[in-house]
Amino acid sequence: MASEQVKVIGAWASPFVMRPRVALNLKSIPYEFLEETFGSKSELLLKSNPVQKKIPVLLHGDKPVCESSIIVEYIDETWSTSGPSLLPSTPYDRAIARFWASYLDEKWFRSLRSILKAEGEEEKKAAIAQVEEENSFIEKAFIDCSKGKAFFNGEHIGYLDIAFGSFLGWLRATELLSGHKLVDEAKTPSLSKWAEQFCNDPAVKPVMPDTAKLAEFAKKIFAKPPA
Ligand SMILES: N[C@@H](CCC(=O)N[C@@H](CS)C(=O)NCC(=O)O)C(=O)O
Repeated sequence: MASEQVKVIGAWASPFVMRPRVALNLKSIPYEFLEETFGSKSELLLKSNPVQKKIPVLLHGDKPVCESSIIVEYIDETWSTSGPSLLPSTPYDRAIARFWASYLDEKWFRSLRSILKAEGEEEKKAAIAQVEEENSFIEKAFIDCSKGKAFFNGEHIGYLDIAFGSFLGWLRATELLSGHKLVDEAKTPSLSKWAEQFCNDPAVKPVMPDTAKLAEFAKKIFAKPPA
């Protein structure tokens, strides 16, 4: 079962798609990347994720697995003896990691996008302040989870590192477009160091989107239609 062919249906700019790719790289599992065309959905995607019709989808043999965080857990369980464990070893630490991953998806990423969608300087300032407040919670979570090590998961990149790290491309693109640093040495020193180490990891580097290219893409998708 673990030896069946692995494919990921996705797109280069999607932070959610980065998650299974980083997890597979960490476990040294070869996979084929099936790039969707922006603005359309392939037959294979519609057949593999007929309910949500969203990327990413992991195909393991002919079995689809959907939802990025669920895919990361599936990868960790299926290839439990390859590479580092992605989930923490205790039930409590796993619960905490899942809490923060859910907070990032449900709250933090929406706040980040509000900066790009803001109309006018006042709205933009408020959106930036919101993200900075949320970053201070995440900085504290990092200090608690990492227990003095380099990553949320300890010595190695794990589930929560992947959940947050996959948003770093969008964070940097938002910083570029807004002209405002959101994670840096002065505001969130631990996150700033963590982000650098995450991005330099060989499992991450090849799939981390280029900031300038992502900023151009973000401009296109957040462009307001002419009045
Ligand atoms: N909760 C999902 C979110 C996935 C998601 O929003 N994917 C976007 C691309 S970044 C998508 O497929 N959007 C197409 C659509 O909503 O129709 C996950 O974690 O996998």
